[in-house]
Amino acid sequence: METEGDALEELLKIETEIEDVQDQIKFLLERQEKLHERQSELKFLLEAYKASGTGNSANENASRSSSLEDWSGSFEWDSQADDVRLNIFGIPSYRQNQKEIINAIMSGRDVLVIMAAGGGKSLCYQLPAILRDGVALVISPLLSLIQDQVMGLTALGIPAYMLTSTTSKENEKFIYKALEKGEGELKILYVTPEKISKSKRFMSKLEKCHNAGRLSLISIDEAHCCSQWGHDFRPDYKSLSILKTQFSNVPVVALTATATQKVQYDVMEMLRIPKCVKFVSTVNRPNLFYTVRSKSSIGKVVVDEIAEFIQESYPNSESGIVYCFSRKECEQVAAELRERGIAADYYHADMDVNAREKVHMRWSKNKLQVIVGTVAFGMGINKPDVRFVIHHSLSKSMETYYQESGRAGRDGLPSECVLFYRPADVPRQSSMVFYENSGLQNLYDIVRYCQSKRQCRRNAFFRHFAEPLQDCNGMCNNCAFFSEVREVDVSRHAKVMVSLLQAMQENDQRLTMLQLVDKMKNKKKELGSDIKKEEMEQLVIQLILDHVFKEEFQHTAYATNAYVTIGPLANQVLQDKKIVKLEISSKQKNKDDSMKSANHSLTFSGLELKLDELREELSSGHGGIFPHSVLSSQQISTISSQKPSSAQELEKIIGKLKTDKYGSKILDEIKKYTGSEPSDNGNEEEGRENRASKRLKTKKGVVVIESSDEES
Ligand SMILES: Nc1ncnc2c1ncn2[C@@H]1O[C@H](COP(=O)(O)OP(=O)(O)OP(=O)(O)O)[C@@H](O)[C@H]1O
Ligand SMILES: [Mg+2]
Repeated sequence: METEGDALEELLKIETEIEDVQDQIKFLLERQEKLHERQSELKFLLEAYKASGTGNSANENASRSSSLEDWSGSFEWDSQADDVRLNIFGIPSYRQNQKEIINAIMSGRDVLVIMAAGGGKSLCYQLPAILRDGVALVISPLLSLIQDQVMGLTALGIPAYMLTSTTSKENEKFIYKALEKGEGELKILYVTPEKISKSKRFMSKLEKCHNAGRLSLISIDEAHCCSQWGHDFRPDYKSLSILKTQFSNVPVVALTATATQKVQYDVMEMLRIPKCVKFVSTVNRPNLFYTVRSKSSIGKVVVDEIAEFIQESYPNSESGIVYCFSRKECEQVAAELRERGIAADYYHADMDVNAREKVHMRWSKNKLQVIVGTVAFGMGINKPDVRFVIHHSLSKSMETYYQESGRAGRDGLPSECVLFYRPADVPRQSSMVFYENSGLQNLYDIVRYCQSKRQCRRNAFFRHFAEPLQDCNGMCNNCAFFSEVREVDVSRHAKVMVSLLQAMQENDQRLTMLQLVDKMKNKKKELGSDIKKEEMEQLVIQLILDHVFKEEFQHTAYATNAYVTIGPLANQVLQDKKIVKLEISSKQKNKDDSMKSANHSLTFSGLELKLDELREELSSGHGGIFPHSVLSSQQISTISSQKPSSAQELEKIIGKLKTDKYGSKILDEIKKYTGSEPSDNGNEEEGRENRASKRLKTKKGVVVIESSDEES
């Protein structure tokens, strides 16, 4: 006969089992959703393969136009476009897709451009803006971005203006007159989306401009801001749908660096450009070297390593960014870097706008080497020669990391992205993102990236953005170095850990990750072989990624705590149905530093240094424009390797406009340098890229940096 006690016991058991089943269902549903997402991405990818008819050439597919029209052929404006490109912009050749995009816009088509950060999207609309009659309207989300662009264009002698809260009455009058009556010279007008959504006056002037046939094109920069699914939704972008409705015959160009399929469709729908020609370039940034370094638990050691890295690799004050998790950490790290002799300052959302702008400006003008920022230091960073982006702790998703690290090397020259990872940073992030839609899933994706000591880091991006894999060319620490990684079976440790956590939970006790690792210390005897504390932390995270554990969160008055609890697949470990493996480096990580053994970026030397100084001097002499607006790093590199001796030769590199403006000083500098140069030092004077590739011969002997995307 069953007693009441028996029944109660069985009921409890069943209830626990139901909970367990529910957990498993939840996990399986989440998994199903992810698989569906990946399934549709892969289907899309296969269609793209089919459409291009080439089978499996990754490069061709990674750079595709949705239309069968040929935009790379000859057009009537070719020679005029080439002239403006070289002689005004000082750009010797087009990069991938630029020519085609320009041709599509010039043909009057609506265009959607997906091109990686620094790919050269601005030229795609600025050049047609100059070639077409009338005024081009550019919508851009941030004042600072607009200011940078207008300043750069003005330095090139292009009549560009902005209509924002900072515009003087005088300029406003000029702009309105130009729109309404076609008086005065105005080719490119920048506004923020609020102007379209909120200013009736502006819209009526624009209409007059259009009615007189003087609105040449509409460009919408950072177009992902249209979509709620994008990473930076701006409600004012919604109102931009009015533009195509009102000015249906004016070509609309939407540009962004990243957009998933979903976001692309959203943008096309919002902007009412369903028949646009779509140009999708690869997300690959072949000039970026990706590294994940294990992070010490001692704060000072981490800053020491960052400082050492910066001082050893970038002795000429080359620009960089250090991203930190919190505002407080930002201030602290900036102060500690300063103590170590690095010109660093912080940037976060708690500062007032002026203070932030001041820091940003000092950095843009190379008066400050490093900005230590939170995520608030984001869109709007236009500096092309950022040589390194260091993450003091991990980002919240692969997408965010791609964006943030992608601020390095926008000029196409070799640059480095270093992420300092330690498992204990995971709960800090997870307690911030767990309430966001897919927040934990997104975080765990980047945690997988960090935990992996074998997989190509670049491939992780291709997978994430559903793009065919491309060769890494040894440009990540996992591909470049033979690190001695052992895959160790830690199933026994996992089992002990699961039992321990289960026992605690049965006693209604909760454990954080660090508490759990601490408790494992007492189990040393039981385990026999020992694994280190850091590896134990790594194991907890691995078990969370494998759904053996899961994270749960509890709010207190001061913070949100993340606890580790039993997950849906815990029983599999207990029943020996799941093998748990851990990748363990056999070398001491701190000493193994890949970065000390080879430099993956480059620094100026010889004549380059002289030209770098000259551009600083010229920039302050020309109304305080940015040094990179005088000469880009790439131009400095080419000039140093070719050493032009006449204005004609220099013109071929930097175009007529810059030669007229700065040519004589540049040529003087070259003369001075070559005069003082010992005759056998030709080797030192190879172009930066040559030296870079040489330096980039890493332990596996793999070399890098393709410039194949440059069409000559
Ligand atoms: N064909 C080219 N050859 C050499 N340099 C180029 C070329 N096209 C553009 N650039 C340079 O590349 C840098 C980045 O260009 P741009 O600002 O247009 O990038 P972007 O695609 O808009 O990037 P982001 O998404 O970060 O805004 C600029 O310094 C620009 O002058
Ligand atoms: Mg841009």
